Amino acid sequence: MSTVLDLKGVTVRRGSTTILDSVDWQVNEGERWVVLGPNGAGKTTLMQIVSARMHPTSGTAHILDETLGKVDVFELRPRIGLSSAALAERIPASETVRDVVLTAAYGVTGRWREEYEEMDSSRAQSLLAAFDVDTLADRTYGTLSEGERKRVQIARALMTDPELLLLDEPAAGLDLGGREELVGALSEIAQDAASPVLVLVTHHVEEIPPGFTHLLLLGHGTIQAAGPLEEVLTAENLSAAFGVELLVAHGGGRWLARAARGAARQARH
Ligand SMILES: Nc1ncnc2c1ncn2[C@@H]1O[C@H](COP(=O)(O)OP(=O)(O)OP(=O)(O)O)[C@@H](O)[C@H]1O
Repeated sequence: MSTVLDLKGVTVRRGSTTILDSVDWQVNEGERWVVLGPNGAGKTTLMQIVSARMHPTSGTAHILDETLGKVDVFELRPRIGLSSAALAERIPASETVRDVVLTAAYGVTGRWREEYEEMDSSRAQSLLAAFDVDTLADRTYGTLSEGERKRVQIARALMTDPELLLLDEPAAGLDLGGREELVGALSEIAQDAASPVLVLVTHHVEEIPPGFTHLLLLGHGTIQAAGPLEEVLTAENLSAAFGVELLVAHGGGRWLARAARGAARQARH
């Protein structure tokens, strides 16, 4: 099994703040990881490192058999699909949905005078269809609902046929229906053996799609626990990471978490 990500002692400091502290993390071919942790734990910073958009202050990051600091990041980045709030903000509201996906082939947002091949156009169209937004292809991005935008962003992240797909909080801001549709779509990707290695960042265990295999629990810049999902996603580990006593339930491939004290109060009534 080949290693897709291998982080050793990755530390990120800004001034006197240590954002990531000696993170060791290995991700192998075929795995589907969830990165879970509270606000400010360092999840987005970790995604910045593994998407080759930030260098660690110390430690080493091997990504797709390349080493950060020794590789031309402009050659490495197209091999990594990234969907994040920061990238989404750069998509022009006036861009057509089709072009939002198509322009990823050149790593740009906003179509100018690039020439696209028929193969690119048909790939963009089939990705839009895979996320059930192909009927919106001629609409402008600014007119889409938040749920539709999220699905277009993920289609865009897949446009370059990446070897690694990073999804930073894809369900943030979605209503219940939108979240469930997205979880369903991500579950299909996770269960498709042809999909790239996946890393999904979230705050909520309810957003973990069936088919994800591993979990990294991050708290205050350090790894609290990492490994196979069912071994790591325990009430004890989750309570330690979020600093609140939590109960965890698992059924039908999905996860639930709630405060232990609230549950105890309910049980008394
Ligand atoms: N350039 C910076 N200078 C100083 N502190 C920073 C910088 N960038 C991030 N931080 C801090 O590092 C911590 C981790 O930030 P990060 O965005 O990685 O966390 P996160 O787990 O993604 O949080 P959230 O779940 O709220 O999105 C936060 O406390 C943040 O304020």
